[in-house]
Amino acid sequence: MKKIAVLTSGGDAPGMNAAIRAVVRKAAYHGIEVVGINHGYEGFINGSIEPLDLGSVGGIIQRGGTKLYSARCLKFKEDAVQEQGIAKMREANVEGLVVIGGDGSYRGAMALVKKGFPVVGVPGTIDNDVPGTEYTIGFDTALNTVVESIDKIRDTATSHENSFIVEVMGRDAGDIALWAGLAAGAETVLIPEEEYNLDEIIARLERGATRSKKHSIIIVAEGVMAGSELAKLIKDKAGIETRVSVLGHIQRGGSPTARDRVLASRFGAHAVELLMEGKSGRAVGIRNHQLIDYDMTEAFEKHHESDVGLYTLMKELSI
Ligand SMILES: Nc1ncnc2c1ncn2[C@@H]1O[C@H](COP(=O)(O)OP(=O)(O)OP(=O)(O)O)[C@@H](O)[C@H]1O
Ligand SMILES: O=P(O)(O)OC[C@H]1O[C@](O)(CO)[C@@H](O)[C@@H]1O
Ligand SMILES: [Mg+2]
Repeated sequence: MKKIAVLTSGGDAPGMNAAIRAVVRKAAYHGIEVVGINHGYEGFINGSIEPLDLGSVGGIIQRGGTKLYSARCLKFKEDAVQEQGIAKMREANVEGLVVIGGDGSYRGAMALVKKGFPVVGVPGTIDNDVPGTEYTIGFDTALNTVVESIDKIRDTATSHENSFIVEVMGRDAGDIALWAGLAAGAETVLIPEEEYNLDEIIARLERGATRSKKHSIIIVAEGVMAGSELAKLIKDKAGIETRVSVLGHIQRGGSPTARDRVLASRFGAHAVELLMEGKSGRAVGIRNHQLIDYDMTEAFEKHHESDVGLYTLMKELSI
């Protein structure tokens, strides 16, 4: 393989730049040329590429977002559009592709693989919802942003003796909510993977108040419901007022943590190795601290599972 391409797709995630850098530097180390595709699959279709040399990925390892821009390109689901993109890449002598993104991006990647174009996937999403890998690039940074924010919210909650509902991202997965709940000592966490019980949430709030703990933090994953909806349910049933804080897109930004930078560097380099070995339709991941690769189809056909043990622990520690 003489020339490969790299793109970032779906929601951006801190550490994507570190992964791009690793792809470029690992390939250069082996004498392979790399081009960057701008705006995810949009750029793939239009042949919007730029050469990436050693220098062009200097000074980006610490930067959030993605140097290559990202996009949600709905028309990429169409066969003809995918074929148009493959033709553009072949015109530019691109022989393989590294896709950095989430489960949706992998669906697009697999469509290319089925049409004979070699692709390897690198999991990049704050949601940590890609089946087959224990961690995705960006999750650790987003988690730390959430924990820092909740620590700040707790200061004002304590001072005013308020109860807060904090709505966090994660799409259909509860990992951000669950890990943040444990790390920030939240009183209650609602995640899509576990049934919630409104009476229990209210009982916890009331129990706290009777033992003179007048503030409380409830974290709700966006996949369960909006924070404002939960506040209304609590108010309507028990007459208890809560403040709602929606953390929103700050969760996607910021300089990646060291852990995300290391993970991204390992993933990016491994993806290049796989392409060099002639592999395609593989996704890189990490399990039990070991770098792995597996059939990319698993990453969108299987269901992401949250850590049940962590959920139980969170409940035990927040009594
Ligand atoms: N079934 C599909 N076929 C072809 N392409 C797809 C398909 N599903 C998604 N894609 C492509 O992948 C892009 C990104 O998908 P999606 O918006 O689900 O984000 P993601 O990669 O899962 O990342 P995140 O969830 O972190 O935002 C889509 O905009 C589209 O271009
Ligand atoms: O910025 P957008 O396109 O509204 O996407 C928001 C979604 O993207 C993510 O930030 C990443 O997948 C989700 O947590 C969230 O649901
Ligand atoms: Mg996704």
